[in-house]
Amino acid sequence: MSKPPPALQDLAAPEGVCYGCGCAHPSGLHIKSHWDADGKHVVCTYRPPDQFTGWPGLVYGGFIAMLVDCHSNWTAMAHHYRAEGREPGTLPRIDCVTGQLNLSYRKPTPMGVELTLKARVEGEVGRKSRVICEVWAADVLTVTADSIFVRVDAAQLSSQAASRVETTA
Ligand SMILES: CCCCCCCC/C=C\CCCCCCCC(=O)SCCNC(=O)CCNC(=O)[C@H](O)C(C)(C)COP(=O)(O)OP(=O)(O)OC[C@H]1O[C@@H](n2cnc3c(N)ncnc32)[C@H](O)[C@@H]1OP(=O)(O)O
Repeated sequence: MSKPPPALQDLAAPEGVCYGCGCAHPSGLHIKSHWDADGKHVVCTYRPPDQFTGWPGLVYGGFIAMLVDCHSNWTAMAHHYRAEGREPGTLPRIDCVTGQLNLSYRKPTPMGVELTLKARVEGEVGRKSRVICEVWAADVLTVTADSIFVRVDAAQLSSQAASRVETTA
């Protein structure tokens, strides 16, 4: 079988340490996002491990929010690269953070099933992107999300956060 193409995370942030999507996190989820063949959506498949059960037999909702958060953020970043006519992995890097994460849990999401997340950018204003994400368990749409991601200078954001911690310590 042929090797799958590298994911957006592998291309654009192989050193990433995010718990959900960081390639270099030692024990994180390592989710992988790819442009779909239709060129309009970004997709991710993931089978939640047993410890992320919520209600018996069902996936813990907060865990689904983690998957949606990272995958939607990568959808926003992929969209920015494309809008600039650049491949993910080219410099300068593009980084976004979550501004708002809004999930609607429409049907129970069963454990023991591979989930498919399918996301797209629905609108962009300045640095803000609205990302719509669907979570499918086989052919059942269990969760929809309508969230906002804001483009940032990641180095500046990290140093601001660090200086706030120092001044409040
Ligand atoms: C050291 C270098 C780095 C190394 C990197 C290694 C590799 C890493 C690679 C890959 C990582 C991928 C990781 C994925 C992680 C998953 C996602 C997360 O967990 S992210 C964490 C949770 N989110 C936050 O902590 C944001 C906290 N918020 C903020 O810091 C600020 O509010 C921020 C940056 C979002 C905006 O602040 P402003 O000062 O830059 O800009 P302003 O002027 O306030 O906003 C710009 C526009 O955005 C709107 N906006 C701001 N915040 C909003 C919000 N919460 N909701 C909606 N709109 C918002 C504003 O209204 C404004 O819009 P108008 O231009 O007026 O139309």
